Amino acid sequence: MNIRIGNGYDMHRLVSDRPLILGGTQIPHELGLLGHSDADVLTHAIMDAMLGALCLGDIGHLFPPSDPQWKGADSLKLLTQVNELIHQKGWQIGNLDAVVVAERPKLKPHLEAMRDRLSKTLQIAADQVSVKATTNEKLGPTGREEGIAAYAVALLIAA
Ligand SMILES: Nc1ccn([C@@H]2O[C@H](COP(=O)(O)O)[C@@H](O)[C@H]2O)c(=O)n1
Ligand SMILES: C[C@@]1(CO)OP(=O)(O)OP(=O)(O)OC[C@H]1O
Repeated sequence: MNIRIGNGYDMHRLVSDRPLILGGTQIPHELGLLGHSDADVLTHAIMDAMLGALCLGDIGHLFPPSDPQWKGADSLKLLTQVNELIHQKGWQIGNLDAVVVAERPKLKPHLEAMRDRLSKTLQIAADQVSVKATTNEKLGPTGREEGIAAYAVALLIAA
């Protein structure tokens, strides 16, 4: 078998006095995401999709929240490590597709910047990384703006 698929999901709580970072891009907003790292929920979902495709567990397993080493970590640096791991195992990314669930702020003006940062970090073309946004129509924790969630799918190809 020379292709593998994985999916990833993450959600973080919105709080005041934290920056909002999605796909390695700081988005102007009065609230930011709480987490042990920079809480970049989009990048976390993408990493979990890549790891899931190879049955390598999840990011909490690789970068435990109990380890002070990862406090305030730049999630793009963690993504670089996950990318190196899949390369070591003999795989490369075919494509990624992700969706961020956020009632606010409007993410459309920032989606291209996120794709650019993610694809550069992964050393793949921008058209291998799709990032979309949707509201939750004011329903549930994302709809009440208590948090932001992200889902991702990764297709890996044997290198
Ligand atoms: N935080 C968000 C959420 C959505 N968008 C864009 O708005 C459009 C409509 O969203 P629905 O929730 O009604 O599906 C869609 O094109 C999203 O890209 C956004 O920019 N920021
Ligand atoms: C990224 C890590 C790093 O410790 O911490 P958090 O920022 O809390 O994010 P989470 O999505 O809970 O994943 C666990 C951790 O790997």
